[in-house]
Amino acid sequence: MRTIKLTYPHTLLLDELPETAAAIGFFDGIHEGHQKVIKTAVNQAKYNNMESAVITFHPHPSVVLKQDVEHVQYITPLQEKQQMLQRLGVDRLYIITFNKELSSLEPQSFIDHFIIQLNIKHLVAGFDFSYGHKGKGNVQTIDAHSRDVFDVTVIDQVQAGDRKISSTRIRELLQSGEVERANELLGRPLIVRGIVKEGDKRGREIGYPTANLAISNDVLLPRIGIYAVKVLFKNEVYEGMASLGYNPTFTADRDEPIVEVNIFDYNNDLYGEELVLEWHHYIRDEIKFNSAGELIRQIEEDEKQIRRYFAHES
Ligand SMILES: Cc1cc2nc3c(=O)[nH]c(=O)nc-3n(C[C@H](O)[C@H](O)[C@H](O)COP(=O)(O)O)c2cc1C
Ligand SMILES: Nc1ncnc2c1ncn2[C@@H]1O[C@H](COP(=O)(O)OP(=O)(O)O)[C@@H](O)[C@H]1O
Repeated sequence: MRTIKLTYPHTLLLDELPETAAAIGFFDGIHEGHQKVIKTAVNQAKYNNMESAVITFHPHPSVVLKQDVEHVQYITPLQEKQQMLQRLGVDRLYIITFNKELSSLEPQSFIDHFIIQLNIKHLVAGFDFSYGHKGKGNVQTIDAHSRDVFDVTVIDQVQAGDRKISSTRIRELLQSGEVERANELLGRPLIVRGIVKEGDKRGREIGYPTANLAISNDVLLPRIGIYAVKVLFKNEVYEGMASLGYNPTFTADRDEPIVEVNIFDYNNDLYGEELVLEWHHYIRDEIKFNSAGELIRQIEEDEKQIRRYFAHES
């Protein structure tokens, strides 16, 4: 997959670009609904002998449109999005810089510059896609703006049981610790990646070494608490338990939560390595214990519970 970043006005030349079937949207999470939009574009491309593309935006529009938002936490930060799109068989990823100039483009200018000029012959969008200044363009107006140069397919909202799948719903579920439900809507486990850094060196002392992860600040994490996780490391999958929180038993004034993981049946140095955590099951909130002994007893219980969870799950 080729990734091409575009900032308005771009200088790509129409006659140097292949005919393309493209899915367009912000696609945070690449959940089951997004996947349907993207797969439809990939299939259209195959069927019509074209290239397939995803056209997306970065950063999230709220960073530009809302004064108070400095950075957004993404369910799928750009790197994750790229890997998932690659796996879905997308040939090209166009990332349009979302800035003030872009947000003031009239809908017709947006379509001329970013759809027609990119040689898109078939455009696939979700039912709620909007474009152009103040989101004035939407799936009802695309046909009129297409200048009959490209076809449009609109994908209806995908349901999971009686619930509509949306990034907002997934965020709410993660916020309330319902990771399994969130994972169902995503169609895969939520992941976070990070490099193992040094912590307070207390883990080994209490019998539970924990790899502490340095995580980029644009990653959406689930609610604070203790989780059953799987750890992907060097093509192996391990089970383990993760603590996402402030370690209140030992530290009073941490301002950012940390993610740390004890990997079951593993004993080796991990500093500097990249781990990917899959969040599987929330087991409890973090607790401020009165002593290290009480914390250790609780972690022993957590371990039993999490090992049972994985034994029954598989
Ligand atoms: C399964 C698990 C549960 C934990 N639960 C708590 C908790 O409830 N309260 C707390 O203060 N710390 C909790 N911790 C975090 C420990 O305090 C932390 O791992 C320990 O202090 C080691 O920190 P270090 O890696 O920086 O040396 C938990 C850690 C694990 C692995
Ligand atoms: N089973 C394991 N799970 C997590 N880390 C482990 C494990 N076995 C060994 N380690 C190593 O021990 C380190 C954690 O030990 P710990 O005493 O908690 O130190 P720190 O406070 O620096 O995290 C990890 O970063 C990793 O290098």
